[in-house]
Amino acid sequence: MASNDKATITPLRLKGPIAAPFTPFHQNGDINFDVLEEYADKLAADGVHYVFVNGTTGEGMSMTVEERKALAVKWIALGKTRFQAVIVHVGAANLKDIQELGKHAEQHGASAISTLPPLFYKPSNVEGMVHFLEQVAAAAPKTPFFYYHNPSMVGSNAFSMETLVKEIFSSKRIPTLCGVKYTSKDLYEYGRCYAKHASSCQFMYGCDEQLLPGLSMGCEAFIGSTYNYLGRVANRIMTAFEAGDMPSARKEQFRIQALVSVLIKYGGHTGTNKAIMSLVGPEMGPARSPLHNPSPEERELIRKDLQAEGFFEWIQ
Ligand SMILES: CC(=O)N[C@@H]([C@@H](O)[C@H](O)[C@H](O)CO)[C@@H](O)CC(=O)C(=O)O
Repeated sequence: MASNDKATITPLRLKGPIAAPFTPFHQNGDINFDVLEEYADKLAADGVHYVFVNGTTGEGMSMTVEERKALAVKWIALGKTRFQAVIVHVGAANLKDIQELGKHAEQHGASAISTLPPLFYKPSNVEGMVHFLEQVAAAAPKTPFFYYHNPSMVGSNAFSMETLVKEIFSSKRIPTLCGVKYTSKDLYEYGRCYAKHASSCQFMYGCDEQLLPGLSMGCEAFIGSTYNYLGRVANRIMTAFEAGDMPSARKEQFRIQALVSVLIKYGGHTGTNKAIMSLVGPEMGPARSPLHNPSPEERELIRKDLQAEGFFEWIQ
């Protein structure tokens, strides 16, 4: 956990799978808080020791500030006896909301905060981005901070990640900065960043279908949607990789890839992913508009495809 003194803040170093929890909704679109305890118990039982809440998978961008605060408080409370860290994603459409969420997360004892880059108005150069991140981090001055790189959802910046990472880690202008959540398949770029800055930055990897290549490039902690139900598979990949047992590591990685193929076949993204989670339990309900939700008939086809792959055996 973070120290209470800005001058001596302890960087958060994580190891293993970090689930990006779905946000369960009732059919009327309200958050279903009632299933969260069972959900948290399931993650902990699968050896998932960290959560990253209100992110892409959690539909943070589809929720109001008040809903996000309520969820953060609930996950932090659940985490006290189950998780080693609860990271709260605070990225939003405007800086005021981001700062309000960051301050709130710190007040309620989040282990770390994280933000996406600006979603609509983009900084024209790296200085604009660093200034933005400084202001976000300053709202939670006692809490470790992670930059959230996710170009497939947010689009590209006017400068490379290598340039941004060099600027933010070399300049030390953001005292609480301790890492990057790196959700991109570009492992060349990941390697370029890691090679120069791994001693001061934790690069958490966010492409579950490429976890094993990510581990080979140095990642120790990895955040993903599929670790909500494949936490045991992810742990087995890490264990086999560390033991040098590449055939076993590959076998487990291919399972995640088979799962992701089913996810893509039925539309990809969170509506389909929630349907998969609901097969394992607890029920996640629908994703919020505009995301697609599979019909009951599609849900049955998803179940059959997963069964044919052996999914229900791997998750044990
Ligand atoms: C773009 C995206 O949503 N990526 C997912 C992955 O877990 C992704 O679902 C998985 O690799 C399958 O493609 C995570 O990185 C997202 C995440 O951690 C989050 O919810 O913030």
